[in-house]
Amino acid sequence: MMKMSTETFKKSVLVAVGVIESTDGEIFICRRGASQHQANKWEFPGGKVEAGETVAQALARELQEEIGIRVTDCRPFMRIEHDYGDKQVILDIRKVTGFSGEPHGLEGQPSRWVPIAKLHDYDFPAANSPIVDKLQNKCEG
Ligand SMILES: Nc1nc2c([nH]c(=O)n2[C@H]2C[C@H](O)[C@@H](COP(=O)(O)OP(=O)(O)OP(=O)(O)O)O2)c(=O)[nH]1
Ligand SMILES: [Mg+2]
Repeated sequence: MMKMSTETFKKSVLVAVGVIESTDGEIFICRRGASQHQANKWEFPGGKVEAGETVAQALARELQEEIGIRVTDCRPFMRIEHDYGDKQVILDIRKVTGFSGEPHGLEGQPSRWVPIAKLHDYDFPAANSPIVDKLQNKCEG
């Protein structure tokens, strides 16, 4: 019989992630805090989906709380499952295609607009590689 450790049933955290693109093709990124999981890495803003929320609702709430924008339109971009060992995440990434307000770090986090071609200069969590790849391929194609 197969031996299963409790690790096998480690619970995943569902995370709503927003790729926000400006009209001139730049992407808005933030830096995670020193005491957060994946500390000091750059990220696309977002956060955990709470009980009773849809991913779209969670994304709208997180982007309001973290960077002060109101999402008016978003569409599915990709979904990534990643096991960090200490934490297993499911990133549900949405392309934010409409928003009002000007994004800025409301929680003291550094943030900036970055051209798609320069995204690889930033240290993102390991799970994010396929996001950057997809954005850059689309750019070239
Ligand atoms: N927001 C975001 N999270 C990411 C990205 N890539 C990645 O692996 N993650 C991981 C890091 C965390 O384990 C998890 C997101 O959780 P979080 O800590 O930001 O959640 P939250 O905003 O609800 O924050 P908190 O209340 O727990 O502080 O997803 C990304 O690009 N953006
Ligand atoms: Mg967050």
